[in-house]
Amino acid sequence: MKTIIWYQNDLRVDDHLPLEEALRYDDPIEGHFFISPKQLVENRFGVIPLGNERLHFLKESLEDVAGSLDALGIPFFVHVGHPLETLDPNDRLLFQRAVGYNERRREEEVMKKWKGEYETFGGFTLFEEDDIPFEKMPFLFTEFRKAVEYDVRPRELVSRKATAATRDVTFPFPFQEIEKDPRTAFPFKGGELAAKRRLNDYLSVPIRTYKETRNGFGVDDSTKLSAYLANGSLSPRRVFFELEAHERTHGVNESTYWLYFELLWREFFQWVALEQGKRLFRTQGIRSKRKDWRVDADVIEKWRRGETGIDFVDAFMRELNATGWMSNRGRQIVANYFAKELEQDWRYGAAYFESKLIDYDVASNYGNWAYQAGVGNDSRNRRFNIERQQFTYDPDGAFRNRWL
Ligand SMILES: Cc1cc2nc3c(=O)[nH]c(=O)nc-3n(C[C@H](O)[C@H](O)[C@H](O)COP(=O)(O)OP(=O)(O)OC[C@H]3O[C@@H](n4cnc5c(N)ncnc54)[C@H](O)[C@@H]3O)c2cc1C
Repeated sequence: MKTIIWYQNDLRVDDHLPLEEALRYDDPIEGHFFISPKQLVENRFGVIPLGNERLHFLKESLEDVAGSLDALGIPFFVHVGHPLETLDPNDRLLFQRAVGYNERRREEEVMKKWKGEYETFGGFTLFEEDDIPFEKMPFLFTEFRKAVEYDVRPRELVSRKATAATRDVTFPFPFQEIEKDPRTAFPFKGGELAAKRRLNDYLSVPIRTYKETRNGFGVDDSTKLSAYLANGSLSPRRVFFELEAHERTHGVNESTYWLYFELLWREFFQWVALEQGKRLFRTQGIRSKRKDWRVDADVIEKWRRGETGIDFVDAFMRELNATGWMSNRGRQIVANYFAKELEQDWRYGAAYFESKLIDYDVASNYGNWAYQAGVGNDSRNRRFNIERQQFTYDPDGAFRNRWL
């Protein structure tokens, strides 16, 4: 019998409970990762979910974890298909649970048909289900935050060092190499090593002024940890405990608290997605708010290309198209514009982000999009004044000049 670690959004060896469990047995261990074929073909929103920038970042993340597993004598395989087509259901199966509705459904299919032992683990979220103090998730972030921020603590870390070696991973489909756009605000590689380096660098100096810079568009204006958290190259617990260690040495300030505050936004959307399941993707959202959304192919295409004629929106969209990255401020502005000004079905915008963002995360993306569209976890109907946004966040036009 073998022990199989089914890797999903947990591409690391540090703080990885399935790996630690696998190492307790004497049986040979293998790591497997599956890309669903649906991720590689155009969907009903006219996009390929796993777009090229995402694939590129994913490949780097896979090569990194493959190298670390290799050093432990564990072979790692990447497939396109369903796990049950490849894995032997008589083996022992260990995996970290995902959050997305489709991913959970795939897990349930596997568990139902599995004949051998299997065990599942947490680790994608900061807190564990048993530690969350609600029967029903609060509708508003503030209620969630107040109940957890000082009263719930992440479980302890299980530390393990990644190696510097990588191992080539070849995708069993044509894959186009890309060059990084020198203007990118995300100049980093994928993988656990790059993630740890970024975390250490950010916590060395930029963190001290995070609260003031976080709405900016430059490399160090925000942490850029989202892509590593999304692929699981970094565990949210690791970020939490490193931040706490930083605070012990250098002191707490508003900025260090604010990073925790933002991690709680991530956490909030994860638990909302887990609770809402399929409802997260409905046009009427989790609030069942009916609206006559439009679907104008031409309007949507112009927004995607960054050709709406609204400079600030166009600059952000061109940044996304060229790099697979956009700042949080940019995401809020272009999503709000898409839903509130263009009145297009918000799911077309969300699906476009899904195909492009290297940090795509199902709960954060669909949760934030629904929030901006007025069908998510927000009781107000916010409409951005783009001119005011431009004046506040890009007063000298430097960002627009970079991308237009
Ligand atoms: C329309 C829209 C779509 C989004 N799609 C995604 C997505 O697919 N994946 C994703 O990770 N984030 C998404 N976000 C949230 C946010 O924009 C990114 O997490 C953030 O810009 C990442 O940059 P950073 O790591 O430098 O963030 P920082 O400002 O450094 O924040 C630290 C961490 O906190 C978390 N965080 C911060 N803001 C949010 C937020 N609003 N929601 C959830 N988590 C947050 C992230 O994990 C982030 O890495 C989206 C936001 C909007 C408005």
